[in-house]
Amino acid sequence: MSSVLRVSSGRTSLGPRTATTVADVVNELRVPIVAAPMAGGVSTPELVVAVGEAGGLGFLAAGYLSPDRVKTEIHRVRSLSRCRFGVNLFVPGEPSGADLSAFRELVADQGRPLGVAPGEPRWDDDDYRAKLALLLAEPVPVVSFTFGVPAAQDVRRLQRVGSQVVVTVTSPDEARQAVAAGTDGLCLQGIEAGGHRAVFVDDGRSEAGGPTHPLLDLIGLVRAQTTLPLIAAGGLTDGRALREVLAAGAGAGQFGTAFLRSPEAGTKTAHRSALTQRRGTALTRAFTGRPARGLVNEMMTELTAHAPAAYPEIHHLTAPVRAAAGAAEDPERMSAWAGLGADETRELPAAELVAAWGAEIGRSA
Ligand SMILES: Cc1cc2nc3c(=O)[nH]c(=O)nc-3n(C[C@H](O)[C@H](O)[C@H](O)COP(=O)(O)O)c2cc1C
Repeated sequence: MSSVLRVSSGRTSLGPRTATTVADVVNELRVPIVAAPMAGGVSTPELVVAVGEAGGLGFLAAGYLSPDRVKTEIHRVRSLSRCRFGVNLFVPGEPSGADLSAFRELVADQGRPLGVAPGEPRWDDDDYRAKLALLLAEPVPVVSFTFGVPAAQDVRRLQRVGSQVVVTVTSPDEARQAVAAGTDGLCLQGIEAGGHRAVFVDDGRSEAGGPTHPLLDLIGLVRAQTTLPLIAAGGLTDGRALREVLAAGAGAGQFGTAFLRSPEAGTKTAHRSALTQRRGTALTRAFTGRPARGLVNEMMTELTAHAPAAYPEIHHLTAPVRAAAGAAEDPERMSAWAGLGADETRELPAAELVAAWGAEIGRSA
């Protein structure tokens, strides 16, 4: 790992373990394991703390949460532990301008058995500026960005208050843009990953939204162009997979799906049981208007071919249906995000998972 991630700030507000120099968070992990930010209530403060106390790095997922709720979650983490952690933000894109009237009818058909109507397909920026302002006022050790590259000025502001900035990328070109914006590290997301593809621009060309890279290829391509610390995400299920990404040049592996059945995760009951049903995964825009990998179900199968690139308009359009499905424990109409490692998930406390993967690579907390 490079020491480029080291940032001197002179601040002392990040807690006792950061002192006056903000240390290289990734280099100092006792086990090179990151718990992915997982929106929709999956990444609870309890999961973040369990992973952080076990020697890894947990992330809160600020996407879709109000700034007040993000603040509450940050305070909850701090009330439970002095461990380091990160917060993930969604970078807003542009309104799609897509005509969603025909797609709306298909969503209405999905809602009928659950007794709910589609939501309003509105565009919003997810309160991005307000969440950034919160993180400037209450700095956390790491801030990661998904769906785009933050403005260089915002990267500098976060660094000035002592945070390290990570940008999630899916291609060498996106990595170049993130480096140009001054990021301290990159999260590389391979096509294997569960949840949304982090593509900066969903050009609508293919289901996957443009060129797609398996994780190991992506690490090789990006490692050749930068010395920045790399966090590798996508399809990691165990210590063997972690060892492979470390050998390829990553400094840490980011696990998402593999934590979904941990008791500390906020994963819904129907999502947990669907993970045990060997449904397979696929990429779809059907639930949110952006390509994302999830467990195959009826709603995905019916809508995928009809869903245009329109995020977050489709997210808001399908939200009531997905919420009702979650409440009714109906696995056929929820966005049950999961990566290619879906069949390997284990119902174990997060600390045990981290310890097991760490032991497999000869690193223990
Ligand atoms: C349920 C779920 C929710 C996710 N939410 C987010 C998110 O809010 N922000 C983000 O950057 N990535 C999100 N991701 C993607 C993860 O950061 C990571 O790239 C992915 O989980 C890695 O692949 P894996 O799931 O195969 O381990 C999510 C993934 C899952 C499975």
